[in-house]
Amino acid sequence: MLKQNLQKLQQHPTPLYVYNISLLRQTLQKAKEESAKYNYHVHYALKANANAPILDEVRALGFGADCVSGNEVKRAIENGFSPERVVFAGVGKSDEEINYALDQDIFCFNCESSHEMIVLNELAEKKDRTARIALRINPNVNANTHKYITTGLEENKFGINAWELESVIALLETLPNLQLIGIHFHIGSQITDLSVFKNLCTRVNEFQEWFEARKIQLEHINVGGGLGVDYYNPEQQPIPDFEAYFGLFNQFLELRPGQQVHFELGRALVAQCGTLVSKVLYIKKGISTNFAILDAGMTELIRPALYQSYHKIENLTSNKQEERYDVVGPICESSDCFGKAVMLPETERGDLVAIHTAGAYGEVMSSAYNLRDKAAALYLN
Ligand SMILES: Cc1ncc(COP(=O)(O)O)c(C=O)c1O
Ligand SMILES: N[C@@H](CCCC[NH3+])C(=O)O
Repeated sequence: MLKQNLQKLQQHPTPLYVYNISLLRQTLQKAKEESAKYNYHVHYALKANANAPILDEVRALGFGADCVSGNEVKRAIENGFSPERVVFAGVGKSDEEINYALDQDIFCFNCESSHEMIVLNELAEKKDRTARIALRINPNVNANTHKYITTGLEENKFGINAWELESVIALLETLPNLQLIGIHFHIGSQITDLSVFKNLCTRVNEFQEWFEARKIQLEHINVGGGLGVDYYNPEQQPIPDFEAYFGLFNQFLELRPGQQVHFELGRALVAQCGTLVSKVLYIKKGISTNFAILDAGMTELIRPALYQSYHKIENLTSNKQEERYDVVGPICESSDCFGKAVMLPETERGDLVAIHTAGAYGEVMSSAYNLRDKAAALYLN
């Protein structure tokens, strides 16, 4: 796709985020199709990418929005998502953010602590409103992913631990402006081992029994997001296996009559449609490999520096014999490195390099460190 559009790319200043909208549509369509088999509700996690043209596609297919800040709630609503399809999680919701979401009458606050519940109740009372809530429970399930993106272990800051639930339920009885409608889980991100989700289902089933024993009815079960993508083979597997993913929940979740199941997918929906395109500025000799110094750095894509994550790198403009390069950016940090000992066709100043699978947690995590300009975005059909 990128090589076919080389002329167009060469007319644009770099670094440049390029989005393949037809791949995005196919991915969304497949997720929709597979989730619809079981009447599942999918909320797109805006944190992965909140660009308006991406949100337009997501909304057009009827997904809801999963938000983690007041500004994300605002972005979703301003983009046309119905407040009835907006959920709001996060361990540190500010009063301003809560008030905004209350005014919008969003579908559900995913509450992460008893303290937050007390504050939410107070703020809702002042507005003479009732806030619908789901308890975000920390199920203590290992997501087998990078430790920085694991969220469902007791040592993590997220959610309410199982041993707190009894007191949280007692507290809830004293908070008349909160209406408990469900439970929520999210155990981590970039999960490629599907058995992890089976373990999550087992835990959800146990929590369901716990609530049932206390005669508490739950209409909504939200199992979060986390489905991973193939960073190593973006071309061979551009669309994640949604059939297996949703099928697994259908097989292992034990639901009560009338219960609705919700998902919050981010990465799986948008990662593969985005590529960071950068120009080679300099080639410099190192002791064991040459450095290919790009005009993009960790300010445009922080994932390799932050999680030592792999992104496939491709030289779009050279067909020469392969050589080994450390592919680095211009930022004054040694961690500003996209890949070490990467085999690329002989690379020279002016070549265009693609850093693949950058549609999720790429542009949205960019920073202005070193007073960098923000990279532009190009949407290709
Ligand atoms: C509460 C919550 N929901 C959904 C997501 C989306 O995760 P992912 O992009 O891995 O699907 C996240 C991020 O990990 C999250 O924290
Ligand atoms: N930003 C992370 C994912 C974090 C997901 C949000 N809890 C990444 O790039 O992989």
